[in-house]
Amino acid sequence: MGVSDPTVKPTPAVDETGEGSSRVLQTRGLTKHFGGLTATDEVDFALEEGELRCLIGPNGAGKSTFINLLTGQLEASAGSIYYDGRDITELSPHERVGRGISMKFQVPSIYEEFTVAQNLRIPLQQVVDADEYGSRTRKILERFDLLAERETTASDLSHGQQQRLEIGMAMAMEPKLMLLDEPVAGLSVEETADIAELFEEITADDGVALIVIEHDIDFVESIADRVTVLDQGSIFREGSIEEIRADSEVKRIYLGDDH
Ligand SMILES: Nc1ncnc2c1ncn2[C@@H]1O[C@H](COP(=O)(O)OP(=O)(O)OP(=O)(O)O)[C@@H](O)[C@H]1O
Repeated sequence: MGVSDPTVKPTPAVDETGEGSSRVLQTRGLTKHFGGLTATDEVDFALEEGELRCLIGPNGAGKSTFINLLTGQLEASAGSIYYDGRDITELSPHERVGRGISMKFQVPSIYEEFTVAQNLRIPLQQVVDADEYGSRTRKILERFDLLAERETTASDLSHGQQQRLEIGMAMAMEPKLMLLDEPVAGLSVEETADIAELFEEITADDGVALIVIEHDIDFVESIADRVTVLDQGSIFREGSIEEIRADSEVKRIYLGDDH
């Protein structure tokens, strides 16, 4: 019974994200095959409440595949995903969103022709009654520094404001875990610093755990509690940014001479 057989599920592990645990997410033996290619290879990954973890690794390391397994966009070939006290491996993407896993994609998912307030209404409709839209919208606008842009059409916002709106939309769902794919790509230095500050607030004040796929190692250094390095679908290293930066093997596979 080879471990590479995609039809074989490993022995179910004990859920370590249940009541009394500070762990929000735990994967066990999480595996994804695309035909003969193993994009995610028996990954055991754990995340604490309110933790900010950066996921780095060379192109094709399996970062996006891993995130898509967590959101349910991809179905696991083997292994389990435990989140907030239950096994969510078989849940649909929609059910996972309902349980507080939200995703911010690299490609903006705001509606450019809608106003800021109209955009916020889209996620709010899914979680609160209509009579609460006004107060909840205002709270999010204040929090994400978009109050003056309430009636602005999203296409007229700066890139940084659009990023904040998107994160605000994700936060409207009251997530416990937010997944972000290169959130500062294309942003200015000031906008990047704003986002880093927002992440700090979201994790520290709201206790939301973040997994951020990031190529910019300096940005990683400015935000991450811990870093996971993926390579060829497996966890290659895990540690503080200082440990990861000092690791010659990580340098060899990923960071290269220009970092
Ligand atoms: N839908 C798919 N069908 C077949 N192969 C896929 C699919 N999605 C990803 N792969 C392959 O799986 C491997 C991991 O890809 P993935 O996109 O997860 O890597 P990544 O670390 O996110 O890379 P990048 O940094 O370039 O975005 C790659 O070899 C890729 O070609």
